Amino acid sequence: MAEAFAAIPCAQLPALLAAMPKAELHMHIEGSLEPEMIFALAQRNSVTLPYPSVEALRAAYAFTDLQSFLDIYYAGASVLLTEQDFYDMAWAYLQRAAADHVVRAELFFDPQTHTARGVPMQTVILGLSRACRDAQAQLGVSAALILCFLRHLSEDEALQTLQDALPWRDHFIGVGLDSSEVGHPPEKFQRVFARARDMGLHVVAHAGEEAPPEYIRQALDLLKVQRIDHGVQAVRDKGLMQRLARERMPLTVCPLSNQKLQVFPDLRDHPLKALLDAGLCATVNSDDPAYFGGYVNDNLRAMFAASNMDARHAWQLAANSIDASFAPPADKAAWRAQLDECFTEAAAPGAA
Ligand SMILES: Nc1ncnc2[nH]cnc12
Ligand SMILES: [Zn+2]
Repeated sequence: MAEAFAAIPCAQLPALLAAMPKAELHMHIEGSLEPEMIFALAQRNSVTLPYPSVEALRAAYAFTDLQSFLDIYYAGASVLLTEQDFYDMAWAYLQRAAADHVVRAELFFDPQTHTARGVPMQTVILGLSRACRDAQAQLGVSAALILCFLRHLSEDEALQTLQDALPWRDHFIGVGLDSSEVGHPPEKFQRVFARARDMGLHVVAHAGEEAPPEYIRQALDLLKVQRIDHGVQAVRDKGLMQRLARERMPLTVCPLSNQKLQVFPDLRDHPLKALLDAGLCATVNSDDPAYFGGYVNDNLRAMFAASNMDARHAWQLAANSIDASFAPPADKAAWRAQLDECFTEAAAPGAA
């Protein structure tokens, strides 16, 4: 691929970023609820919102940190009541993903946000799962679910949530850890992650979004995760950077999220290029696209506009995302071949 990279002019990069096949590995499906859909579902379900209009809600999306976002995000999710609501939300996202040439989407969902309001686990999982099935059949997008534990709640509650989800074990492929990070270190969840691993579930965790590199080390050593979600605070620890590169541990980085939550308020200061150049398996993702100003291609476009990354970085990001996914190996091989074809064609149009 080396000659192909050199032959691709910078002007062609935006089109290539949009068209290249990619996996999205870090997106919270509740974070894909656009304000218009929040209002439509509120009306359908007779839920009263603390905002008078779509515009007023959107105007409240001025976040100072992770917690200021989470408060609004959990309020937005309160309109989800029926299986059809969960289906509609996921289907809307999956259509957007298909338009962005996402070939594989691994969707986080937060069951505790819903069961605490009296929505049955079955309603949540079956609605989301049906949308994933339809995405494969109708959009050609491979989609899977990852059940996240809310880290501001106790480990006992996480254990109970895993237990409650077991009748639908075949509908999700793994577990994750999200919500308020600082003060809720990975070590708090060692038993529930051990149980999930014993069940053959994949394991991932948010670590090093706002909290120090020690949280990333704990996620690796105590939770034995297969991917780190965010992980950007690793740039503060040279030894950890070397370890993440050596172990090819995937980091699911979310640039617009980091910008909106003031982790890196200016994308020109974002460490994505540094992570890639240091040999880390970084990927680009949207986190909560309805809240942070864009879907996965918007994240790629913004990041490349703010840095001097080139075609090699673009290819590497897409290749990393496919390699780091939990899709079957045969699917991953097919997508990697499509990716190389895409770049070869960009370098020498019509030559293939
Ligand atoms: N960026 C984020 N960090 C932690 N928890 C989340 N839940 C939704 N988005 C999140
Ligand atoms: Zn996240």
